[in-house]
Amino acid sequence: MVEFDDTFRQHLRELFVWRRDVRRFRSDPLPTDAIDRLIETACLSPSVGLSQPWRFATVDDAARRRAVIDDFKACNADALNCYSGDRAARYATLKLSGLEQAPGHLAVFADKASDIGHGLGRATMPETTEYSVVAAIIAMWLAARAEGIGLGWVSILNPDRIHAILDVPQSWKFIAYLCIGYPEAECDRPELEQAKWEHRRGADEFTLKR
Ligand SMILES: Cc1cc2c(cc1C)N(C[C@H](O)[C@H](O)[C@H](O)COP(=O)(O)O)c1[nH]c(=O)[nH]c(=O)c1N2
Repeated sequence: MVEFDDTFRQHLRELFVWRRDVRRFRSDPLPTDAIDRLIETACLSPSVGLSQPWRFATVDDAARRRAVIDDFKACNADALNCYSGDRAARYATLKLSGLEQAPGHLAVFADKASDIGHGLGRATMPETTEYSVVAAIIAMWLAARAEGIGLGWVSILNPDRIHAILDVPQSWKFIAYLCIGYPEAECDRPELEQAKWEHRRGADEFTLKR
């Protein structure tokens, strides 16, 4: 039996505190097997009915990367238009993706048509397929940080466009586009907090006692 001691628990807590959404990457490349190892770790995640609905597409093709970046720019310009006044001015200063610098690009999908798991747990809550994929992404995020690799989640994208750019199977639903690389800096506070966009709140704000 594997036991985890206080030192491990302390380190695990530090891992949670120091995991960041990274948008600023150094240009040095990742080890060739880094993304494969992260995917392997992600596959250890819980999934509804053990369906393992996560699907990954590594994106190395320059033209596809360029198309994703163009889509981000268009979506981000639309997003800016949804704000006005001070909020718009602040939004315009935010860096919301590291797509241009990140050495690794990884798109993550949920396969809505897979028979793996035989439908267990999904009849009343089909969205548990997507929840399972998010669980895998979080595992990957933490595993990356544990080896000094930063990961940034980009959702300011048009899912249909991403689907077309990457030419993946129809049954794959787009969940996340991940930028992966070594971070320029480490911090124990979210970048959006440093930019005074929002601040992290404590658990008591989100908990009802019943
Ligand atoms: C589902 C989802 C989608 C996104 C994000 C996260 C998640 C969970 N985040 C990252 C988000 O801004 C970040 O997690 C919070 O600001 C908290 O910061 P830390 O992750 O603790 O550094 C994110 N960040 C960003 O710059 N551009 C984006 O498009 C997104 N999209």
